[in-house]
Amino acid sequence: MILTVTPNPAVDHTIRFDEPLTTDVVHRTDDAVFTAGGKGINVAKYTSALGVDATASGFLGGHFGRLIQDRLDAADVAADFVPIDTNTRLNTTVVASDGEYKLNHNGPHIDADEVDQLVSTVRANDPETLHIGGSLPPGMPLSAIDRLADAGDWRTAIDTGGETLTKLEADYFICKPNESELADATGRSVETVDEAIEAAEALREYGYEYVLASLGGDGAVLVGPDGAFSAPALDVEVVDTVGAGDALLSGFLAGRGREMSDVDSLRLGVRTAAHIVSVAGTHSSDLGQVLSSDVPVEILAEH
Ligand SMILES: Nc1ncnc2c1ncn2[C@@H]1O[C@H](COP(=O)(O)OP(=O)(O)OP(=O)(O)O)[C@@H](O)[C@H]1O
Ligand SMILES: O=P(O)(O)OC[C@@]1(O)O[C@H](CO)[C@@H](O)[C@@H]1O
Repeated sequence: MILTVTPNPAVDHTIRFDEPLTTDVVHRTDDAVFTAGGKGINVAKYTSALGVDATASGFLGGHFGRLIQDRLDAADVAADFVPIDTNTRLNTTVVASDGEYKLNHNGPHIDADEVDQLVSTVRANDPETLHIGGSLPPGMPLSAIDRLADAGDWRTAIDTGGETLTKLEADYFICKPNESELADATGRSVETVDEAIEAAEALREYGYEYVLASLGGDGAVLVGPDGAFSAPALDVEVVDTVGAGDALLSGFLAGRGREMSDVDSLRLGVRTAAHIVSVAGTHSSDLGQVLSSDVPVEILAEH
């Protein structure tokens, strides 16, 4: 079972305009979706849709917290959240003709007692794989991530931002930086696939068995005990990229959970990400179809 922890969940508001954004103008559109989000929640939605037993956890509160819980219930995604008194955040992605604008709120304050409750919730679920994803809400220290990773006998996947990846102290199964997070974490230039592989190899030294780096439209690289592999992205029509990195990691985790090889798990990750960038927001209702997809994903063994 995969338990995902989202310390800072969000309702994702994804709103689209056909024109570029300008100041002092009221832009209007009919095209807006609200989805249950935050990186761990996305991973629970996606891995469930890929046939893996998954439960979402973290902190939820207020109206937006209820909306997230309702959406997870409707999608049949198991959930075990620590309730908080303050309101879960709303994040907005504006997709306009001049690009994507990502506007994220810092989220509600979390106190030490709530962190203790989260550790107990994770222990009670006793997953095979723990996934911890997204930003830390104000008040939650980075050491809480190591505490969650070390609280039991599970392997931990982490996606908590570039600057945190070299500061964590526990041993981790996998981390999933994107290009800029990989550059931030290692202080290296990450402009090419070769540079991404070198940086991912350097990051592995900090205690990650695998580094799965997402490179946007340039695909992904996986560096692990059996070497380095790269996969180009699939050529799909991109609606928006909200949750694309979560989809890549979910496909990889679901593949490993289904006892696939590393490269086939990477292929499933790339197919899952291609599906998610081609739908609005993080809708996962049709995601199961990628399990039977025969769209080829070319994998290059790099070393
Ligand atoms: N333009 C694109 N075309 C096809 N696939 C894409 C495109 N952009 C992203 N992807 C797929 O999604 C994966 C993750 O993308 P990206 O590196 O943008 O993640 P991210 O920055 O973590 O995204 P987010 O934070 O929005 O979840 C890529 O490895 C790729 O497989
Ligand atoms: O502010 P954070 O926690 O870093 O990122 C949160 C977030 O932008 O990431 C997900 C996409 O990966 C969205 O569902 C969500 O709104």
